[in-house]
Amino acid sequence: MTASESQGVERGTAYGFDAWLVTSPHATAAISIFGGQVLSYRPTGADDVLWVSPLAATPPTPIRGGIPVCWPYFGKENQTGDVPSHGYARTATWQVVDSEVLADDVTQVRLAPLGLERLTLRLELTVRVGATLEIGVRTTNLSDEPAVLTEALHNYLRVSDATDVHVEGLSGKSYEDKFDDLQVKTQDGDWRLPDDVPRSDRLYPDAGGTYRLVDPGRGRTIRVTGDRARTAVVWNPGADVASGMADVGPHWREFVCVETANAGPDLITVAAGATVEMWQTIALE
Ligand SMILES: O=P(O)(O)OC[C@H]1O[C@@H](O)[C@H](O)[C@@H](O)[C@@H]1O
Repeated sequence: MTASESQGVERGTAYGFDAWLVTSPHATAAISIFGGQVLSYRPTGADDVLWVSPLAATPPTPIRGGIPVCWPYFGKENQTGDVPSHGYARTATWQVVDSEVLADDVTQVRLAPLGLERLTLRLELTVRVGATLEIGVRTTNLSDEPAVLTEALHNYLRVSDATDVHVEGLSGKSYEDKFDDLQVKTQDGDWRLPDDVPRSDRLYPDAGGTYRLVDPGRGRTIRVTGDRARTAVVWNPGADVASGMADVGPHWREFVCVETANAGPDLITVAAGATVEMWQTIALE
């Protein structure tokens, strides 16, 4: 970065990880150099909206928390062979392309992963830190063939207790229940963790795009809005699954993921030479 480009961005650490620290008059944020994921977003006067596990492992294990970028595939969708879960972006080292201060004192940082030149898809991330947090995932297909893409912004939203919150905006939507052999079910009312077995791995195709995570314990609501993101995924592993995850363990109650994605049946076909974008906006209400 040149001096003028680095306005509002400096190197530091966040949750123990090397990061770019981003400031604006409205909020601070941190973006991890490993994974390029936003680790922290704090509107002025508020607690962090994002959660990073106190048990998060160190690189090359993906960081459990913040907003990992799942790209160029979600989970292991449409892949063959032994590929890493959620793609290559979240374990890449990233660089800042440029940064600038936009209107309304929003600080914008553009980033790209290093070492993924073997792919014919190119990825660029835009992070805008202001009264809201906006993240854009921009994919360009450099090949002369169409490419199929799945992707997600896999936010870990900090909550008082995952068993006490609910998510509005999904009622009546169909979902694939990944904890129940991908059975297709219908969301009956707001999303809540089930009482009997409190865990959720639900993929909602063709979802509405705006979701409200209502947290009475913290007295706050986190609004998540997807743009050009047809899918929603609501994930919390619950106690039993988390007990087998070294980087979650007893901390499973501290977050809920309300991911905006293009995944499951919502595949994106990127024409040869074309560019597509997906955005997520996070706001405190
Ligand atoms: O452990 P990972 O690879 O970070 O994935 C966490 C979860 O991410 C969610 O998005 C998936 O729907 C889950 O199936 C998965 O378990």
